[in-house]
Amino acid sequence: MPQLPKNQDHKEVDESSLVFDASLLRHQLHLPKQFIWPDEEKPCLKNVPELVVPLIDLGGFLSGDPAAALEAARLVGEACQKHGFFLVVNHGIDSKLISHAHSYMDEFFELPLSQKQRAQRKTGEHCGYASSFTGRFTSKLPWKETLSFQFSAEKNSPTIVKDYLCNTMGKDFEQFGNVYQEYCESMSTLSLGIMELLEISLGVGKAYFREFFEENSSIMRLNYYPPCQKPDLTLGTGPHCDPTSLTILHQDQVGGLQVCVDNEWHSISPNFNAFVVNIGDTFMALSNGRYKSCLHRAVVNSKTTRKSLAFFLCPRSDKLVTPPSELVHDLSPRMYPDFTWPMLLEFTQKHYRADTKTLEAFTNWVQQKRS
Ligand SMILES: C=C1C[C@]23C[C@H]1CC[C@H]2[C@]1(C)CCC[C@@](C)(C(=O)O)[C@H]1[C@@H]3C(=O)O
Ligand SMILES: O=C(O)CCC(=O)C(=O)O
Ligand SMILES: [Fe+2]
Repeated sequence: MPQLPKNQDHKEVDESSLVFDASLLRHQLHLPKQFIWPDEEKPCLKNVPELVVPLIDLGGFLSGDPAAALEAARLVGEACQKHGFFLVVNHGIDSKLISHAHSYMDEFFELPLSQKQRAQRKTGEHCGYASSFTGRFTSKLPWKETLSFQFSAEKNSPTIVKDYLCNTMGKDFEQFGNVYQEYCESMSTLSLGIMELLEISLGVGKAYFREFFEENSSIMRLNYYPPCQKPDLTLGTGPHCDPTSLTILHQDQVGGLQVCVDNEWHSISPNFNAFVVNIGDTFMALSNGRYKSCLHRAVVNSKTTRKSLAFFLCPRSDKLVTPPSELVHDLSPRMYPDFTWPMLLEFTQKHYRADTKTLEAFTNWVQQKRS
């Protein structure tokens, strides 16, 4: 077994050893020590500058206007060179669907813990319900509950989201399942449109990225951040780059997403009509390092619950992550080894807590295994 990088808090401890019930946790005067982050990672909650991110209007592009496609691709490329985050509006997704997704999320996370635990994430798996990742990490616990499930764009899995939710949570989750099945389908369609813009901006032809993700096998994650009595001591989601390919995130009106640009944390203000989009590690490898996966985190507050819906685009499991020939030449040699997404996913679920150096640690791990 190759020597793993030091990522000491990623231990699969006995699942039953520690369970935090968020509904009780928020009333304790002191935070359990596992939730207190090291000083150098604690959030500063005052005067965080706002990140000026272009609102990219997809209306023209989605209706087939070539000039609008070029302009949108230019703005996407500019953002991806700078910090890897951009906002899209006029994305074509029904605001009622987004509102339904948010309200069903409230319903789920307000259930008693025992009911949520029907979907309890199992050791080493990425789907299911997790509360503060207890039983998974032993320190720097995130102040959040999550529900994650698989989406597949393959023709043979038309109801994978609805089936998972009904099978796990019971028949009364049929409507919940329908809403998220439709939400994920719209996320997948939007992702493919954004892949076209990334192709144009990188000068990659033959719909290379669009085809690569046509039959994607992606992850939908619901992030639920209860209010915290000491929000300056903990984090909702720790500093990390998404190991996935592209993230399309919808945040509620509370605010808390922060992006690290020029070594300083910047906030991304909520905008119900916009999706926040960012490049992940897998796309950074696909682009041979041309576009950067970006460091971000989520802070919590003492007043109100915050929610975010994150769709993580991932390629089908048999796709080899290797950059198109246009992006590999003498002046830009290969930066990362070929790999498949399941290899990187397993690395983050069983061996290494995704942080700011996941792809570097993964590259070393793969090269050790292959040597
Ligand atoms: C493949 C994934 C692992 C995580 C969920 C998706 C994409 C983002 C990853 C994550 C959010 C990065 C920060 C650490 C993490 C443990 C978390 O806080 O949730 C990561 C997710 C995970 O491993 O469950
Ligand atoms: O909740 C947020 O705003 C960010 C969450 C996030 O970065 C993630 O789930 O990967
Ligand atoms: Fe993230």
